[in-house]
Amino acid sequence: MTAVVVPETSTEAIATGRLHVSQVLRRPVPLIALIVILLITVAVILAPLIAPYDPLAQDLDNILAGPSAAHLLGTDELGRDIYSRLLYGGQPALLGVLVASVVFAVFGLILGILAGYLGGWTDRVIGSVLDVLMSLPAIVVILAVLAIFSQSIVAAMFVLGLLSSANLARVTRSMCLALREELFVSAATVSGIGPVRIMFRHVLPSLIGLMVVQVALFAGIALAVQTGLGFLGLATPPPAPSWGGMVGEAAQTMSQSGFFLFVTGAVIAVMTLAFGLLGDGIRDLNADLKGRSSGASKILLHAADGGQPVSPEGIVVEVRDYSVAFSTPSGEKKIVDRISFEVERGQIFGIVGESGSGKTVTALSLLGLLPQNGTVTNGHAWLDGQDLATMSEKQYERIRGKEIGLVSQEPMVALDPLFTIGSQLSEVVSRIGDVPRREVRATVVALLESVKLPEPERLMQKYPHELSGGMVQRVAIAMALAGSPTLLLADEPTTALDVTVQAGILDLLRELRDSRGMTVLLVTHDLGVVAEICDSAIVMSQGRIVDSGSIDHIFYDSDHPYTRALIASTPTLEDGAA
Ligand SMILES: Nc1ncnc2c1ncn2[C@@H]1O[C@H](COP(=O)(O)OP(=O)(O)OP(=O)(O)O)[C@@H](O)[C@H]1O
Repeated sequence: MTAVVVPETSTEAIATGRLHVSQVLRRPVPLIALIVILLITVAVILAPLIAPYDPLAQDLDNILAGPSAAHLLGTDELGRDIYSRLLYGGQPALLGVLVASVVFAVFGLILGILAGYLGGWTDRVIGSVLDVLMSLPAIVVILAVLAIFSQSIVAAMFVLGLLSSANLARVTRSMCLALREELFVSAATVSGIGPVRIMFRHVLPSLIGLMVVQVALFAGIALAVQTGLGFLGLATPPPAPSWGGMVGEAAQTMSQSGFFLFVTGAVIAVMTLAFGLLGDGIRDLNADLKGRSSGASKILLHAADGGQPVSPEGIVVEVRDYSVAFSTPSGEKKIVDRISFEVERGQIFGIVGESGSGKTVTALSLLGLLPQNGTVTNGHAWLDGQDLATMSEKQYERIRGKEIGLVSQEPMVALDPLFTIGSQLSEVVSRIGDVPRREVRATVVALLESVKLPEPERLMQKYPHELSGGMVQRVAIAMALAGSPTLLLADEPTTALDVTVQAGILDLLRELRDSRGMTVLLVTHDLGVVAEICDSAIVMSQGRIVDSGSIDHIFYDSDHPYTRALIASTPTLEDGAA
């Protein structure tokens, strides 16, 4: 056997910010904001090279002049070139923002991680320090620092970063408390990995997304505070230029030249806005990524000898010697144990078994959606000849929704309560279905009609909570059909519904199979459902297949005691009548 490691933890992908170009282009605002920040920063750094004038050079014959070829942004009350002063004035401003942001990030993260991860007395001591930091009146402390350190903006911004880091530390601490409970952290501890390594290797990467957002938002605040101090004449003593100081000067001459105030205020406003939009945008991108890749599996595959599908024509899914295990604090737990089965194209194939038999884990692993601590430890699973067991997260992203659709037991979790049915389906249709913009609406209507929902146009205006359970499940099925998948994976699709609605959903699945030639893999604990709709099935118990075959075989020929017991425990109409 060959050991193949496919490293692909989604949290790391998020943390390290590995984004697809398409994801960035779909949300261009943070990218534009970043470009604006970089352009202004580079211009400010290059001030000695690109500024046309000495920022202190006066021309008293040419005061408060408007923009001209000689002075791009005009001149101030002493005839100094505003463009050159803005470039030089940005240096203390951006240096201050840099100092404040670095102090904010470093102290916030370190204090938060130590408190959240180590807990105990460390948490209590750090908690007290944070309480003190948060209770200090920031502006008074900053004024004192400016007085002591002869108006040093660096010292003032250091203190601002330190005092504000208490907020970041609190957020980081709460995240760490949650992360500490994650099984992958427990598993690392059980494997003998020390706390420092766990913090840097497992905890810190998960916090980077949060930190980038917080730092970007804080940078905007730091810039506003710094320009406020400059405006009050408390930082960067004149005549040296500073953005805040220039706003102060412009305000005094506002009645003679509104343009001077406009242009200095505009630069500060654009920069502050860009920091805010960058932070918000990264938060949205992060949320997108998490949503898309939550729970992606880390696959350690011991490939079986001769890893090639041997599927005869007409076999869509072939699973061979397939095992899944979870790492838990008490060691590795084998959940699926060397199962093998084949599903023919156009079949409705049941995976049935009692609770905890490993049905859902089997289904989720085929979708690459195992929990963090889950691993495919053996075997192969082919979908139309593609080996799912060796797929990277990127490859999975290409087939999820397009080649495999998922309908879950809890349809509500597939839908966002904040958006209408129409907007959610439209998003999925344009993203997965590759449908041109002008055809999206018609495609959504057609999808809703195909799952037998009446008045699709009206339904599109509604929110999930306005629909019944059966309707929500139909919407979830419509969503799963958006990419016209080859295989529809339905995990207990009727369990949460009442009996009459269940029958309707089963009829719908059968009709969809007939009309679309789709293959359905149905996970259920209910043999009644299997009898009603499936062509063949496997019966699972404790992670193994104990029986398999056509429905007739399972119900009439099987003499396996587990199958017989399952059949005996399935309620019948006669039972209900008794
Ligand atoms: N992240 C996990 N870590 C450890 N064990 C897990 C994890 N997820 C599931 N299990 C265990 O795997 C076993 C199989 O779970 P699975 O969800 O596949 O059962 P099931 O047959 O679908 O039953 P049910 O219908 O009750 O979900 C259970 O014993 C469950 O406790």
